Amino acid sequence: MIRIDSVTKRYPDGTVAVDRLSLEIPDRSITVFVGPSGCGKTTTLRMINRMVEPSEGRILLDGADIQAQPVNTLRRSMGYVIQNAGLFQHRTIIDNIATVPRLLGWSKQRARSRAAELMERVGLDSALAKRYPYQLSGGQQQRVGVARALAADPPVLLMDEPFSAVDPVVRKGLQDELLRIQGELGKTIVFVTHDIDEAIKLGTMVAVMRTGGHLAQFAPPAELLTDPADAFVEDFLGADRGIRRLSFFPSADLELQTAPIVAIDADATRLGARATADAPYLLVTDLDGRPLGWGEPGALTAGSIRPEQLVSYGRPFVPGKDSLRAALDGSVLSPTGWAVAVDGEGRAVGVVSQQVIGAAIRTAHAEGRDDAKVGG
Ligand SMILES: Nc1ncnc2c1ncn2[C@@H]1O[C@H](COP(=O)(O)OP(=O)(O)OP(=O)(O)O)[C@@H](O)[C@H]1O
Repeated sequence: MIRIDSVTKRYPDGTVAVDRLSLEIPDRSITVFVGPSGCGKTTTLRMINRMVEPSEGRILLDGADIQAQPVNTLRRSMGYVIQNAGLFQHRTIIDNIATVPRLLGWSKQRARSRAAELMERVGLDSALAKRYPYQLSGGQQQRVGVARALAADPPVLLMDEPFSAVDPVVRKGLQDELLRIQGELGKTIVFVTHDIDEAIKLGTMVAVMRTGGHLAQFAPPAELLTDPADAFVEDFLGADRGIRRLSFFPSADLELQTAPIVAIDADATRLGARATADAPYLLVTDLDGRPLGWGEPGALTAGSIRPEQLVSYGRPFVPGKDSLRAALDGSVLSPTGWAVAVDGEGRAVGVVSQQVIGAAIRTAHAEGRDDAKVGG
């Protein structure tokens, strides 16, 4: 665990970049520092590996003051990833990744075989090994940066806006990959970003900082969205706070109806009986059970069902995997107001109305408030 204990950084020109910051960064999880430009995020991160020395206060790693360790030993226990990856342009990808193991005295062969293993872990094709950084896309270069930081298997990973320079689609891929790697390797990751959505997606804990190097709030993302500490945090979280919070509630408990699901080869003359006042539409599936669209029983009664009689079913959700937000989104996108639930193979397993989703949201909010109280 990393403990930041009343740390202040005053640069020689008098700028106070970080002001009496205290917090504990839990082991084997992702802690995100987020805040507007110039609020002291990078300075905080760099104090953890002593690229910047605090003016006051202490930073403890597993209970020991980091000042007591030789800087090189400390940095070896901390991988460091920056925006634009910061790769060595004159070295191949494999040699970039092997840099730290080589510095540690590993043989060339062992360092390269470790590098090859890491390329696979971060999702880089082995065919890229012999290329130079300029021959890779921005997203690929970032993956190399992550692989390089992981090469010597440090327990801590410091990441400074690592995904800020890539487009939103690549960025989402990199974020998902980081979560997967974190799940597999259990590193202690300290991550700096100015993007609150990235912080909420990645963070186990999120430290919101404000200009002047002050800590505005330190909390798990769901708690930030529920209980912003003040107007600054609320404003920084931005719009749709309530909807975004639904991402933290599972959809597994939603009560699904199966009666309105019919296969396309069903006898259309008897479909009327399947619709109820409560569920006036029928979800028509193909012969494998995959949804095709909604139909009104009245419009489907003339012989067999034809696909052109159906309307879009929006975007389905997977109960247990997706959140209440996905279920609500599915119901909003569906012209009938009913969301379609599918299994991992995309087969319809049920449908659920907006009313039922609304009730689940109210219950989740009520329980969430109780949880927050129990948790202090
Ligand atoms: N070497 C330095 N000398 C003087 N002031 C500095 C120095 N480095 C940073 N600062 C100032 O300290 C404050 C915090 O900077 P820092 O880079 O930590 O912020 P940040 O939150 O990471 O910003 P950004 O998101 O823009 O990267 C800023 O006002 C910055 O101008």
